[in-house]
Amino acid sequence: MARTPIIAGNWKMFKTVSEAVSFFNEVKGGAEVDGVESVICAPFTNLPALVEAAKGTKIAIGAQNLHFEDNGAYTGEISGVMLADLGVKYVIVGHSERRAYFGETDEIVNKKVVAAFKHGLTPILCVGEKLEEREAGETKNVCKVQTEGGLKGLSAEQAAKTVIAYEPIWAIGTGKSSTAGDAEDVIAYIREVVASLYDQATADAVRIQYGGSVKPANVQEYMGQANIDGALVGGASLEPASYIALVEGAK
Ligand SMILES: O=C[C@H](O)COP(=O)(O)O
Repeated sequence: MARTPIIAGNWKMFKTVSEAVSFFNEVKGGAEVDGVESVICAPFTNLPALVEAAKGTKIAIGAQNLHFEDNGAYTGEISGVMLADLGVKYVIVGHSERRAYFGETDEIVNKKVVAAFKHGLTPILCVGEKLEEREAGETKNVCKVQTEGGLKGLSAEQAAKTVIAYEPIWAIGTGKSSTAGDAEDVIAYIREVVASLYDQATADAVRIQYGGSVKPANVQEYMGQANIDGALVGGASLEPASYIALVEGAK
């Protein structure tokens, strides 16, 4: 089944509003490639300006997190209601940095995935193993537990719409990317996990990205793999020319 490739830039905690808008103006046009979905996941403060700038373009805007409640006494948090109201389309959920630094468990991640769907946002659900887990031969098991945990309670239709990002933690921001073959092996396995939770049609529909030191020079290698449907990119998504090259490389 043909799945539309999806490149998502995760800016993490980078860029002021003026930097974000000037980036957007530089990538507009270039990062709009037929047959490739292009998503920029920016800090909350940039979202209103980016949603406005993205009107009439093929670039979607995403957030990097959301709270699972719609509203309440949660100082400093942002909910799915608020993101949907802005016109945000995607939201990254369960990034390894959120799991490591902000204590997000599979249960919390699952609540966030459910909240995203409740408000019409598409979650980009991140899974991936730590270096010690890889060395202990636990990679697939970790990904299975995180995938099952993240998708818990979703309908097959919701699961099919979820974007899963496989990001081995040891490859994030380190320049040490997984080989395309290793990434393909784990991603094919994650697809099998989805098939066993739902059915083959759902597994064939779900898009699974690779993330971890993806750059213009290696994106095509990943995209050449049968099960890899795109990339979640940190560092290399911050420069306009590099972001355009990533989207072009996903054709
Ligand atoms: O969300 C993106 C990943 O954490 C990858 O980051 P990176 O491309 O800087 O390695």
